[in-house]
Amino acid sequence: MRLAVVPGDGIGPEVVAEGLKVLRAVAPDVEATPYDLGAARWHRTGELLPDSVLDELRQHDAILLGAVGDPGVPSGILERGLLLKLRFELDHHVNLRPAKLYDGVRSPLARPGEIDMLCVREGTEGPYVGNGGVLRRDTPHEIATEVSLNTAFGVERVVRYAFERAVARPRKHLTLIHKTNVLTHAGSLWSRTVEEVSAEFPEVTVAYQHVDAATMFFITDPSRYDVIVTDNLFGDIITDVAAAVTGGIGMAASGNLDVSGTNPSMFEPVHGSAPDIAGQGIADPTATVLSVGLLLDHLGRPELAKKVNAAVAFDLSTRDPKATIRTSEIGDRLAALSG
Ligand SMILES: NC(=O)C1=CN([C@@H]2O[C@H](COP(=O)(O)OP(=O)(O)OC[C@H]3O[C@@H](n4cnc5c(N)ncnc54)[C@H](O)[C@@H]3O)[C@@H](O)[C@H]2O)C=CC1
Ligand SMILES: CC(C)CC(=O)C(=O)O
Ligand SMILES: [Mg+2]
Repeated sequence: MRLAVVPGDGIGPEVVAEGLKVLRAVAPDVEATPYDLGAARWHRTGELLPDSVLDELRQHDAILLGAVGDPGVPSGILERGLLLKLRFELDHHVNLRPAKLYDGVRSPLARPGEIDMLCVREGTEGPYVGNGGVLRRDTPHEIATEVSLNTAFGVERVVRYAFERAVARPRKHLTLIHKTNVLTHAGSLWSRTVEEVSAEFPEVTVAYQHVDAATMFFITDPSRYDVIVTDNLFGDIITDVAAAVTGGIGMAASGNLDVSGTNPSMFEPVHGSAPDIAGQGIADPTATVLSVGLLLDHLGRPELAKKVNAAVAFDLSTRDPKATIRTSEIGDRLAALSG
């Protein structure tokens, strides 16, 4: 397995080191090539993601990424110029984000077993495409736009993927989350697409919720969700809420998938570079390890993914919730349990 590794910034390198530890324990054949991308390279050279590096990344089976973002770099430079560029250039149109409450993990309201959802977030469109601009900058009459792009092609492929995932799960239930009562143009495209594709999946029951109500139900009644399909911005926001009710952002995994298989898919924790705790060795690497599980599943090695997920489930069921997290200790434990 040829793996490109982009540790990135802040806690990224800390959690990626543990993810690799676990990956090597279950898949000794992994050939990992590190790529120095992120704040340090930008400071040194002004580069974010040179074309030559992008070409090299394309030659791998998958990418494991930590996080990007640094307080010493203006906001958006790394996020847009590196992370979103990777997702867009590699056509990562499905951003897959499971959220499950494991035994032994404390949630503000729910009990273990009550939350097991899979968020299918669109990854290459919506308000993240950079379609906008600024007029009359730095005047009292400044105007800033950030236009959401939604194409029939892009919406259809992510909705179809969500139905395929839903039909393969026991509950076979899909919820579209949007804001169709206000964002009527994009909302209509999403609603019509869900309705059209649903005809091919008669076993799947379909629900709809406005995103504001959905954030409330994530807290008060998360068990109602099975598979969720939503746009890029709503998916970004609701998956942080889902993380909070399933034990915290340090446990939330994700995969950025090019479902067609043309480009390598990229796996990363949902969280960012967490500058407030970087360098202290206290970041929870569980999200990265679970992302390694998604990576193995995606590369057709489900038996190895099961080992990783079982190790995490066991570790979480036996963790002392009051003990301070030590990043490398958790990685050591998960590697030993997986191998
Ligand atoms: N995929 C990516 O690379 C992402 C990058 N970012 C970037 O990261 C930087 C920080 O963003 P924030 O909004 O603060 O989000 P964040 O996810 O980095 O941190 C939010 C809070 O969660 C905590 N946290 C995050 N990961 C944790 C872990 N593994 N273990 C324990 N605690 C953890 C942090 O300490 C912080 O208090 C920004 O530059 C942002 O743009 C944010 C989200 C995703
Ligand atoms: C920094 C953003 C571009 C990414 C993000 O917050 C996410 O994908 O969850
Ligand atoms: Mg986010």
